[in-house]
Amino acid sequence: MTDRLVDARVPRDLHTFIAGLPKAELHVHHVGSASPRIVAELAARHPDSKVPTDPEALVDYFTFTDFAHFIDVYLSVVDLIRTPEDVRLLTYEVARDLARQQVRYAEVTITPFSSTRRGIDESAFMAAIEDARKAAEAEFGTVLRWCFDIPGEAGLEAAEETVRLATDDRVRPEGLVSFGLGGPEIGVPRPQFKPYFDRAIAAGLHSVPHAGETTGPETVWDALTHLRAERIGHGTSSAQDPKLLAHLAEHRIPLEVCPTSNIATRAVRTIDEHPIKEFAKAGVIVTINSDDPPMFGTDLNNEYAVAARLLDLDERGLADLAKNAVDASFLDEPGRARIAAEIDTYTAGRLAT
Ligand SMILES: O=C(O)c1cccc(C(=O)CC[C@H]2O[C@@H](n3cnc4c(=O)[nH]cnc43)[C@H](O)[C@@H]2O)c1
Ligand SMILES: [Zn+2]
Repeated sequence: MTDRLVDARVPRDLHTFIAGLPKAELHVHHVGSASPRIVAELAARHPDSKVPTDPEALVDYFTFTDFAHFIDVYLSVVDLIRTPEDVRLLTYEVARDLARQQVRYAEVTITPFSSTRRGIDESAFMAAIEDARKAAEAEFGTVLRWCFDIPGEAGLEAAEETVRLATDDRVRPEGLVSFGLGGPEIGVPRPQFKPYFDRAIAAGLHSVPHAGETTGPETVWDALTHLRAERIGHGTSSAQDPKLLAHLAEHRIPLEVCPTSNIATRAVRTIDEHPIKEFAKAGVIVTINSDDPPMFGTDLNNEYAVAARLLDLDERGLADLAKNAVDASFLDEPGRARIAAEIDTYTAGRLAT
């Protein structure tokens, strides 16, 4: 835990509890998880890039005026990933950062279209992520699974390429469990992606689109109705629609809440105005996630600390929050039971001291 990430309004012993709590991360982007050290290393490998090589300068570079600016910067980091070795390095280091935070299981959102369109061979790309996934499980004990997302703004060509890579048995990676939709929402209606989600779902993948991050609750309804969403990425604007909150609660559709991300992209004005409390009050299943942690100056532990403050949680409340993510994950039942038991044992041990 770096001091920069310690919220002084949360008691230090709660930070310590969170740091050791076994966790699952359900909403974290592959490229968006590149640590300043990895971004600097990739920028040094590819010196024609405009991305700073100095980790200190990255703090300014990762300060966003709005969501569109965030996506511009995000794509400049995507441009640094040019070879299968870059992909392998990034993936392995992302797993190491997750393992350090006691993340036992993570579903990492990958945008394969962005890499294949930049010339990385698709088989080499899949081999690189799979090699890193297996190494991470063996060396760190962190289980990784993949969500392939369509970068919606890149259009139906991107949707077609993404669903092909996700469903063709000759290329789809073993670790793939879900299918998503990311990027800007404004001007990118969700219903147009229905045929691609239908194909992904028919191939056994779970539907987890972003919705209601930068547009209103109607986008969340579209994701539920047309894309058959099983979880919603962000879903922030759901708070504006009581019927939607009731629907999410009744149908047990979890929200992948990423509080600091919403502030960094200016989707929500201040952290105290974040609607997480309204979600919890309405009985919606809340999971806590980090989205693009180094770009937003956060990590998963800090997101749990933010949630503890906003939801007024003690150790048991935090353990329940961690179990929400385990239950909402696409890990098999024995795997979910194992992590849930680990959370219980850890919590009982900490409360007994
Ligand atoms: O790769 C391209 O060439 C390309 C062309 C046009 C548009 C795009 C994108 O819009 C890529 C978006 C990219 O952003 C990722 N991401 C990361 N964090 C978030 C988030 O909080 N909300 C939405 N999207 C996010 C997403 O996974 C895409 O990879 C790309
Ligand atoms: Zn996201």
